[in-house]
Amino acid sequence: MQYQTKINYAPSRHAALDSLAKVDPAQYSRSRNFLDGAVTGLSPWITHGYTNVREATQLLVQKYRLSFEDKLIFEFAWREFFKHVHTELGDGILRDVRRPVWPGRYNNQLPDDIEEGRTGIAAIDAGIALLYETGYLHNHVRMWIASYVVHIRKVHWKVGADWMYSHLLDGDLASNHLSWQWVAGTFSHKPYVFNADNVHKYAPRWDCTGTSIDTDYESLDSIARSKRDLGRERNAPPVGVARPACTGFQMDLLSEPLKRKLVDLRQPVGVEASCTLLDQFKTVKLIHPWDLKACFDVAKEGVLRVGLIDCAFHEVHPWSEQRWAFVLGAMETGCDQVWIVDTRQASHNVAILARFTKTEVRIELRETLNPGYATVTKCLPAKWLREEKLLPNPLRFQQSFSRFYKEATTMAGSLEEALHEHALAD
Ligand SMILES: Cc1cc2nc3c(=O)[nH]c(=O)nc-3n(C[C@H](O)[C@H](O)[C@H](O)COP(=O)(O)OP(=O)(O)OC[C@H]3O[C@@H](n4cnc5c(N)ncnc54)[C@H](O)[C@@H]3O)c2cc1C
Repeated sequence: MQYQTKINYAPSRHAALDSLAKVDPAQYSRSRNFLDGAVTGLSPWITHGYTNVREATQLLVQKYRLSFEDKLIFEFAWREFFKHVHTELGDGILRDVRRPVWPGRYNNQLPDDIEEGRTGIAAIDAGIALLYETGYLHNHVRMWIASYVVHIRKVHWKVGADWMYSHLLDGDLASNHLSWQWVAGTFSHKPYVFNADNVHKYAPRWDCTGTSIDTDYESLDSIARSKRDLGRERNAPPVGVARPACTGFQMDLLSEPLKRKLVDLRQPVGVEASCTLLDQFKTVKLIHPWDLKACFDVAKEGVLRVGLIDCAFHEVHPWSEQRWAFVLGAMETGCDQVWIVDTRQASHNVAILARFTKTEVRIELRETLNPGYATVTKCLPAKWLREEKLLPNPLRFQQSFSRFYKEATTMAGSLEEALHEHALAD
């Protein structure tokens, strides 16, 4: 009874561009809300920078007439809106942006039946099974799961957001955690609730009649605003699916070829070895996990391409094995070395910085908001490269998507102008 045709998320730029070539914006806008609709499936590639929304739009306008009115451009802009909010609030996106919709304490642990996809609600259980199997979920399923977890089972949104993030191939702190907050009502004006009729309309194969969500919106809204935890369904299946392991960075995630490229900057010997080699190069291009397109650029003389892993980030935000393979696969193909750092090792990092500063080499790194990676200049004297965006970033903080979109599109003028003139305007 599954919906998704399994997309092969191969760690290659070719696969990303292949997927992009199949996108049909008109069909997308007609059907995107349906589980079997023509969604793009691009998010894992976009999140990890195999491509980005700017490049995707550039390629699409060569085939289709598109403008700011198009649904797909609108949805691309949601991603940029969440980044806009992340830039403004920083780690604040990981805490309630507004007051929760009821004043009590949400559960701080995910119940076993949710973790194992045996709640007895077909849309939730099938969604969780898909999440574990593929690392990808349709937007509607993400909304249903988040709403169920927070409002029907009274689990704190952050617990759910961390759990979903760790299993997604496209897990993105801004899009994921702020979407959970939007569903929870801490980043919107009301809780998002859904019922069995809504599932029937968009995913008719997942029958939820007779379950606790088979009721009207008014009742669901008042459940969301009360302390009621409805628990699992009475006739829920006893057995569900096993939750795949998620881990921080570990050496055994590396393939044999990658192990040979490894330089561990957490050790003084690693620092010395890399600095000695650097004399042969003009530029070091550091490639973090959200900039993987750079692994597939044509190699330039005098440029050393280095994959970068910060253990500090991954300890707080662990990933599934398939996500690690999706990221490390690109580094294996396109990097000459992989450097491991730990941005928490303050005094050691001062020493690394001092040693690298003595070399003549220019070190470049693409901007990122991911914690740890965002502070890597504390250990490496790197120059930031601007992140490629579709829309100019409004100068003032815009708290709602509609205001953000209005402001950014007014600044840009038209989609064409956004692509030509506002290339790196912010
Ligand atoms: C609870 C919840 C958690 C989410 N977590 C993530 C996440 O970790 N990473 C992530 O990239 N998206 C997340 N989203 C947003 C959205 O669900 C996914 O981007 C989308 O489903 C990805 O599938 P697609 O590429 O087929 O999307 P399409 O519908 O084909 O959209 C094309 C692209 O537009 C962007 N996009 C579309 N909708 C959104 C949206 N609502 N918010 C932000 N960007 C959007 C994405 O880059 C996407 O790849 C989340 C949404 C919810 C409700």
